[in-house]
Amino acid sequence: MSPHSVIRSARRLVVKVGSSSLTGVDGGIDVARLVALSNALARRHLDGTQVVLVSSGAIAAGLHPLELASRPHDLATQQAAASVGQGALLAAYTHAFGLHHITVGQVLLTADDMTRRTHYANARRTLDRLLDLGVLPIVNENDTVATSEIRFGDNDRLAALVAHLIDADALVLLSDVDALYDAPPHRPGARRIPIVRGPQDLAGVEVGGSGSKVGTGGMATKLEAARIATAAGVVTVVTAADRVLSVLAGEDVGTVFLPVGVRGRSRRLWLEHATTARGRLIVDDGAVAALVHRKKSLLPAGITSVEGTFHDGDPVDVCRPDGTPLARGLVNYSSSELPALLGRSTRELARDLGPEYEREVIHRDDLVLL
Ligand SMILES: Nc1ncnc2c1ncn2[C@@H]1O[C@H](COP(=O)(O)OP(=O)(O)O)[C@@H](O)[C@H]1O
Ligand SMILES: N[C@@H](CCC(=O)OP(=O)(O)O)C(=O)O
Repeated sequence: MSPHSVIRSARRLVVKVGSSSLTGVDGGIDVARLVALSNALARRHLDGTQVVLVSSGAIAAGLHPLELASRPHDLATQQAAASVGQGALLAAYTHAFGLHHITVGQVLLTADDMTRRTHYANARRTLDRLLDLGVLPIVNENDTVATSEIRFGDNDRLAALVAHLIDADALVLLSDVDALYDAPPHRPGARRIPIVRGPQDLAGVEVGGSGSKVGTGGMATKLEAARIATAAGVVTVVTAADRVLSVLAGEDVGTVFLPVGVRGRSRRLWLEHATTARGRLIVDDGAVAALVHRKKSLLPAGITSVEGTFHDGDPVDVCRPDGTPLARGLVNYSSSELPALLGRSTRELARDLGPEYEREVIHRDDLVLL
């Protein structure tokens, strides 16, 4: 099967559209482009494919009602614009898909939803249920509540994580550029890269930032998204929004990234890619060996120092004695509790402080080696 035909035959598909493909010259939402995209996705949905749309554009849609000339730089104004714009965006999609008698559902996610076990399971259940009910979910980052530390900021990575979360067959990233080029596309002589089989095909490729006033990540975040999705076994295509019909038909457009990993719904991939560590635990050589070679959980006895401020359940990096990160995991203690426990055995801690102190600092199931 050709890599593009995977898109044609996919039964579960995540399609992400960037702000730059939904906005007109004035920076506001271009309804004609939104409707054209919705028509293409509606056709596919009505053919029986489960489609999830990850749509940017909330901030762009909020510019005009708030009389802002361009995308604001400060987080509070971005959040205010997203608050106004997300409603308008969903209203436009509800209308556009409604013309095809398709019901849409809004799903707003934060980075925390990608890491905490209960949130992750909850997000997955909701998306599965929406799809079972024949709804077309429309996902965006929950911009109005995300703080700068826990923000995704771009929807490319979010789309890759959603593709992994729902075990999609393919991920399509729609932008204002028709493919990945070996240099920023406005550069004379820049050439389209039709297929990426692995990291070796990206050697020497030069990526720049966003070419539009409203987009955020440029090509770099799309490559990162492709890396996450393909590591989870999901075929990924980058192309322009106006090629959506061609890409869904399996035509050779854009850049296709072949899977390098196996399919599966492992939460650990999320841990690695979706989280920002809130602190660092420096461990001794014995703990390094236990984590790397014996696949053990991290216990207080092997930790030599604690850095940062974090709560029970937060992501932290586990670092070697020289400070280089070794693993990322969800910690079972806060940064105020941990220092008193360092270097002590769990048996001793349970005896002196109570049975709840027998728990590991990071359980193996909540740990991924970097
Ligand atoms: N090597 C490259 N190949 C293709 N596009 C590139 C490259 N380097 C930078 N870009 C820019 O990335 C832009 C797409 O990113 P962005 O504006 O963030 O889109 P979106 O809003 O769709 O996420 C393109 O318009 C292009 O100018
Ligand atoms: N959540 C933001 C998306 C951020 C953004 O601009 O992303 P993108 O256009 O995909 O680079 C919004 O809806 O405005």
